[in-house]
Amino acid sequence: MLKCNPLSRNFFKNNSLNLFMAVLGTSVLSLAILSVPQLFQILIDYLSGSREYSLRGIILLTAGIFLMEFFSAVATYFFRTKFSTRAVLQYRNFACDYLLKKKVADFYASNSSVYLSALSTDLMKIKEQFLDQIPIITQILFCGIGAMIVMLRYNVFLACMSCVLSLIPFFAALYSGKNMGELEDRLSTRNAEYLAFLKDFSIGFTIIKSYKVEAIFSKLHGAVNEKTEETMLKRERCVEKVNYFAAISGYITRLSILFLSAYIAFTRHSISIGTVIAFSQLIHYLIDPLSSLPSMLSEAKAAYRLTDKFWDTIKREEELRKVVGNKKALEQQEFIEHQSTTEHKDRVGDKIAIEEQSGMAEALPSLRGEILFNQICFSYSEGKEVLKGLNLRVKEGEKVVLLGTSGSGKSSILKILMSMERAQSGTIRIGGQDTMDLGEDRIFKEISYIQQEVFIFDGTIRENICLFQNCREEELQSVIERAGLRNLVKEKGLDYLCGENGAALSGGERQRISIARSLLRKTPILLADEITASLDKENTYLVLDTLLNIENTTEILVLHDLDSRILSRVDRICVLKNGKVEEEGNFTELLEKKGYFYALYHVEAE
Ligand SMILES: Nc1ncnc2c1ncn2[C@@H]1O[C@H](COP(=O)(O)OP(=O)(O)OP(=O)(O)O)[C@@H](O)[C@H]1O
Repeated sequence: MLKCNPLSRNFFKNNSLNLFMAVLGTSVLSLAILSVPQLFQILIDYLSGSREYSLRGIILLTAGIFLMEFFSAVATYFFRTKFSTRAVLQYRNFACDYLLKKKVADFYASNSSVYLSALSTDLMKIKEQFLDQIPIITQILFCGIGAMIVMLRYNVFLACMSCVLSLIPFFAALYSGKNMGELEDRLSTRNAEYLAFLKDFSIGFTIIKSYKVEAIFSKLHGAVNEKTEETMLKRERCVEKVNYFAAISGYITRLSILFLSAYIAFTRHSISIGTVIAFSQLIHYLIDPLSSLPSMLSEAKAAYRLTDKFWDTIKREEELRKVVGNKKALEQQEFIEHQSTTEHKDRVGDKIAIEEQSGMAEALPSLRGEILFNQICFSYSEGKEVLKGLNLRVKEGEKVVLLGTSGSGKSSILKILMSMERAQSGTIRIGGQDTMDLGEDRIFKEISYIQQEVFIFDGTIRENICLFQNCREEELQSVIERAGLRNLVKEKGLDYLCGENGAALSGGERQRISIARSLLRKTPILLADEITASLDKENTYLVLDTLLNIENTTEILVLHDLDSRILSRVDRICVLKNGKVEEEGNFTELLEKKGYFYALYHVEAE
């Protein structure tokens, strides 16, 4: 029995009528198909001199069968295609909405090619081998059962013999198709790997060309391609083997029945020549279901398993994350329990207050107040601590710059603040509220996070700034002005197509669009992680200048470029070393201190 998962339930939701009509159509079609051998028998017996039937009756019967076949075939085609296309549409919509609800870290726990392959190649296989096959399998079953009944009516002995002999192709198909499910699974994994390669290939094409590594990539492609094709070949061979066994055994059965019925007709005269012809036709409808059903069913089952596989993958990441999250939460709880009881009480009080407000996220006031990192310890893997008891306070409205050598943990701090990573111990509070209690949704709503890698959708400038939503014209013009996009918009217009990932824009323009996006959201907190890394000095200055001019916003900027024009304008500079803030102060203070910042600044200047 078919066990639906929440994904595959979408195949049948609001779609049962289409499926029912398609199955009804195929059932009527089976009746029409089964009438044909009987028509042959009547016609041949009439031509051999039997006066049981009239020519007028035969003509009327022929016309009736033809009409029945025509209308049921049209209905089947219409409803079958309607059923399968709606099923695919609903499945994809559900999967997309489900993925959109996932946490960022959960989404990226799988390679994106898993999603691509599940919703393209795998889904097409499910459509062809499962959804489209449901009415066909019903038709085959109907024809098989109907053929048996008609045969029994003609001659019980021959019908029983046909039934027994038809078991040969049935077992042959069953035996030869036993690996089908496993091969289908393996092929799906290979397809996902191939898609992952293609994704790297297309995104990294410029790098491949500029580093002249075409030959290596050609080799890598060859290897991945070969692996995929090898599995495909195994699957094809399995299908061929099933078909071959079915054909050979079916041929033996058909011949046996023909000889047997002809023998009975000529020696015992208990059946007519017309019946022999009818039997030779009807046996097809008995052999075909028995020989093709096992392979069709195993193919359909294997294809259906792909939905289970996809569902398990997207669920498993969440479950895993929950387990890891719970473990980390437990560790964190233990850590907190070591802290003073007063603080603990405050925390519980806060938690209850937040819980009381849960479900009212929309109505909550925006996150204001200072950001406080308290004793944050964090590592990606055991034994490699990135942050070692980091303390950092960013007051409301402050513009703070994080500096440090490569790998000192600057980006990690922002990721932990965004709840994209979870610290093993310590707390982060925004306006007194623990970010662990706030949840990812609220944090993403209140904090703009601009990263070095800007993603530009393949749409217009307007769509990319407003992210496909309607936004007020004055607001749009204001952010365009503040993000320094005036010249670009004046020259190209808001409906200018940016190209795939902004291929038709410069690096600075792409980055300004991402700033305009953030400005439009008017969040109280803005984080920027090395957003000017790919820009020249002048553009870097212009982009950062835009950020520093935003009022009423707390900003944490991770910078690489130590430009005094920017550093002298920010409220505070925090320099990281050994997983902690080594030094902090304004630009002049830190220079006068002649400490770690001074050394970094002069190394950069040289
Ligand atoms: N997803 C990850 N998995 C494992 N280790 C990671 C991951 N991301 C970063 N790291 C490691 O954690 C350390 C801190 O990385 P992080 O990106 O926070 O540093 P950073 O100061 O921002 O560096 P940079 O200036 O080079 O961007 C580095 O040693 C890095 O290799």
